Amino acid sequence: MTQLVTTEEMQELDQYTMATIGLSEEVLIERAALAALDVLGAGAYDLSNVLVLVGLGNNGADGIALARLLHQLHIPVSLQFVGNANKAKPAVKHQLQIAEACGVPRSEKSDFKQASLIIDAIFGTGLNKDLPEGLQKMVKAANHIESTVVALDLPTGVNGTTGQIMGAALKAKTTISFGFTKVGVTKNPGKKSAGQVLVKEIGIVVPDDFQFSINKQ
Ligand SMILES: NC(=O)C1=CN([C@@H]2O[C@H](COP(=O)(O)OP(=O)(O)OC[C@H]3O[C@@H](n4cnc5c(N)ncnc54)[C@H](O)[C@@H]3O)[C@@H](O)[C@H]2O)[C@H](O)CC1
Ligand SMILES: [K+]
Repeated sequence: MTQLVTTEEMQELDQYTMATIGLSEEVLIERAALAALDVLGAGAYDLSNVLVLVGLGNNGADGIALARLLHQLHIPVSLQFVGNANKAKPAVKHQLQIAEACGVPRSEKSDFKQASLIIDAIFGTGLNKDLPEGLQKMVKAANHIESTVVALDLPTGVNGTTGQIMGAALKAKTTISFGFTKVGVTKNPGKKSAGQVLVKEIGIVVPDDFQFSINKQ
């Protein structure tokens, strides 16, 4: 039986876990990155040249932490910011400092064709409007060359609650959902962009009196 959540519910559980239970944001980011590493390490992906695309929010923080873990395992990986890194959230800047201290290679404008695998850590549950024009173009170009994409938490461009495409959506082979599957990847058109959806436990705590709006499937 699978419990599905809306993005609002996921954010509520995220906040409860951090503010009430006391698990820090950093711990959740690290556990999300380790959970993603676990999936990538299972042998189904070509890790010969991994490109991690990161956004400015905590989805990006998960991606930067994952890039660091891959680098420390001597897997060829590079990190490309999508958006102005100076505007990134503190948690993202902190992960970037750690990644730079560990020597994780950065790329400015990567050739997606050269990547054996693209990690989508641009947007997750925080997506709240259509993707910026420039990003929509990049997403459509990446979809056109059929790169293998693994999405962290949600495929960028998919609304995690409605399943609607917010301008454009990166087509993933696999989506790794942290905590719970977001209902948006079970509804078309979002479902088509998600590929195989895996759920990974990262320590999210659900209050006893929490009322999920979606019954277990
Ligand atoms: N669920 C969990 O247990 C955990 C979730 N984590 C990861 O955090 C993201 C959610 O992070 P958040 O910072 O809230 O949002 P995003 O990273 O998805 O978005 C970044 C940021 O971008 C802004 N934004 C939204 N829409 C647009 C747009 N169309 N154009 C430009 N900018 C936009 C908005 O300000 C967002 O804040 C979740 O998915 C997980 O990957 C934790 O790291 C681990 C635990
Ligand atoms: K993502």
